[in-house]
Amino acid sequence: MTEPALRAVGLTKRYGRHLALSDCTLDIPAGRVVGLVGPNGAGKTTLLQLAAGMLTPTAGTIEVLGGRPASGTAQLAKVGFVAQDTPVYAGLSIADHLRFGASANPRWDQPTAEERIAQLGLDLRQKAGRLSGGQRAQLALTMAVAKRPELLILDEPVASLDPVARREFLKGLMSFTAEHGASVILSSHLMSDLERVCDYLIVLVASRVRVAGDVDDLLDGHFRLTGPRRDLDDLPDGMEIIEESHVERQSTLIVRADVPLDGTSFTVEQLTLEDLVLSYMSQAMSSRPVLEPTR
Ligand SMILES: Nc1ncnc2c1ncn2[C@@H]1O[C@H](COP(=O)(O)OP(=O)(O)OP(=O)(O)O)[C@@H](O)[C@H]1O
Repeated sequence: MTEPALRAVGLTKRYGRHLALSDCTLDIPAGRVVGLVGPNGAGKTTLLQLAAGMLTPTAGTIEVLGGRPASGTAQLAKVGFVAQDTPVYAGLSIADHLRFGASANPRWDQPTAEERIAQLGLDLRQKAGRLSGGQRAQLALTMAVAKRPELLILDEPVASLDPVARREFLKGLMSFTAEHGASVILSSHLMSDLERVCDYLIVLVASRVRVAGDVDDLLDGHFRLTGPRRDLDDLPDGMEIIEESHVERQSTLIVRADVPLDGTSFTVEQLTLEDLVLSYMSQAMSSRPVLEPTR
């Protein structure tokens, strides 16, 4: 049986009294492209760094491809990670980076690495410290992909890329997963990109997982209801109201429902993925930083 790409149970990370990630339970199947979304400060980087083994949990457990993150050479070789600030070695050339990658990674794919660098129009002799922010991100991504990981973890990988580079990168990501059956977890604020490439979604709000699942299942289970305010009490039980707004006589609800919604006086519409995410994220507007109670 294939191990899940990531399994977390009660995963919690606290900085002092500040909860960066709270009681996170996830079971992400392998072979998926997973989008991680949420407002600034929601805990996305924290979750990704826990998965990459760069942070240790305060409580709970996390397994990646069946192993403890960064728990040994074999585990490290299976996971590629690109941090938000895409660190590179400023004094080393691009060729030095690729040589380093080859020596550190048993499954290193030099032809792919060189081909990518050439496609980007970069010179192998160029020092990484002289690259633009977007070019540095491309080098870091090239290193991560050439490692041929089973799981690629990318923290806002496309944020500094221009639109064409972004499209090309996302295309490359999809063919990488298709060819190698690899899993990808990527965080982004760009919903249109996530809509294009992700088949699994996690929404983190105020340090908690608000919703996670297969994109198609999420779209099949969320609706916008519009109808007379006076009929709100007639709506079926078994719905979770994610967001609601009311004008004098009319109500609009975003709901999660696994019960039939026909037979009500409300108009029922499907949501786009962006609407769905925004309705969960709008709950964060009223939330404050999560502090543990003082004892
Ligand atoms: N080293 C740290 N020390 C103290 N607090 C931290 C530290 N790192 C993160 N935090 C806090 O933990 C919370 C989650 O941060 P995190 O970077 O995981 O959020 P994020 O969802 O990635 O945000 P963004 O979208 O802005 O990148 C934030 O409130 C942040 O201020």
